[in-house]
Amino acid sequence: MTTVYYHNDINAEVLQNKKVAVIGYGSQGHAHALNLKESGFDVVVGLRKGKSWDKAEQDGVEVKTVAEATKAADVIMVLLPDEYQPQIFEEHIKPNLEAGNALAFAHGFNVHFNQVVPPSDVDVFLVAPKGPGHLVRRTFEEGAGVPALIGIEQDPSGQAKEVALAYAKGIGGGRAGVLETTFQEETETDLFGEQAVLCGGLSNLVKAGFETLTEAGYQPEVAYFECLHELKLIVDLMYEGGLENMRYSVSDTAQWGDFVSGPRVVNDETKARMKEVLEDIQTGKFAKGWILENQANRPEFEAINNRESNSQIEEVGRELRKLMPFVKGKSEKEKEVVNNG
Ligand SMILES: NC(=O)C1=CN([C@@H]2O[C@H](COP(=O)(O)OP(=O)(O)OC[C@H]3O[C@@H](n4cnc5c(N)ncnc54)[C@H](OP(=O)(O)O)[C@@H]3O)[C@@H](O)[C@H]2O)C=CC1
Ligand SMILES: CC[C@](O)(C(C)=O)C(=O)O
Ligand SMILES: [Mg+2]
Ligand SMILES: [Mg+2]
Repeated sequence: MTTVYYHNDINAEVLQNKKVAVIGYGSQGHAHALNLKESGFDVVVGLRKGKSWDKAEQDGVEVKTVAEATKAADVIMVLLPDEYQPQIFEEHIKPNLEAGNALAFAHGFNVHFNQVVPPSDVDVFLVAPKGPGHLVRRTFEEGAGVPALIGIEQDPSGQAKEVALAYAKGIGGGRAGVLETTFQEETETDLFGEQAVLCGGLSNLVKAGFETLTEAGYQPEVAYFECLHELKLIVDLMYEGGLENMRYSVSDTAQWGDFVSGPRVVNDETKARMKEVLEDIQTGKFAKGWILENQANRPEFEAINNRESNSQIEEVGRELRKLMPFVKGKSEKEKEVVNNG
């Protein structure tokens, strides 16, 4: 079995006398900056003037421009959207890096696909939490953490791994486990996971189930509860004890249905499509398409996003959640709308 580093295995002293710049204050950025600060590290956030700048200041974090924060820091963690990183790196980060600095990422996309090419005299490492940023923050506040991967791309100082582990500990990763990987493995598995299973696979499975029921004449509200709302309750059981814990808790009728009907829906054909998805990631075809989509100002991204927001399952869900006080107000999107007026 691979080595898993936990909180008490990691000596974080190497970061004690260093300044960490967290560039970006979005989903991951706010979580890294606040968790590191509360773990006792010296943090500055790098931003442009605007929404995130105001939020970071309200949260009591030191904020500077990207260039100034880079210049002031020893470790620079880039938590900008992947698609904007190459340009901001060239214009504001690279000119302010010094030999001996460490440049860090939470996802290997730009380094692995050569969109960001760091100078050879800086350390380059990855601390990639295996979970959404808002949960990196929420679990930390609850005294827990989200597992994280570390990976080393360049190590002129000879200290990159020690610093990466200390950083991972600082954001709470050590409470759940830190594993070593490479930029290639993190990039390819992360893209595959989000496309085939966690985001793309799951949202399409949910929609297909909802549509199958509503097209057969069942009430949309019943279909929503069955195919979307209850998913969290089932996934919680898997999270806590694997598939066997979920199967222990559901009825034997559900478990038999899982065994005999599950493979009728997700089967060798699905796996063949998954292999195609993986191949497009490995060959760089997916990355090329995403880079071109951004260069064209994201026409397809915006069109699909609008269509999805207005779909029946989303409209039904919005109405139903209003009647569930324990769900209402939990969504990170809703909180952002409330906080920004
Ligand atoms: N989302 C997640 O949970 C995960 C993300 N990652 C990785 O983490 C990285 C960050 O992703 P994520 O947290 O989702 O990003 P977000 O989109 O949530 O955050 C973007 C942040 O970047 C700032 N920003 C955007 N453009 C500029 C600019 N030109 N100059 C200065 N600041 C700018 C935004 O500020 P403003 O308000 O001014 O726009 C905002 O604070 C990516 O590499 C991603 O792959 C890895 C694991 C999970
Ligand atoms: C699953 C999506 C993710 O990879 C993540 C939260 O880990 C992302 O890029 O946001
Ligand atoms: Mg991920
Ligand atoms: Mg990802």
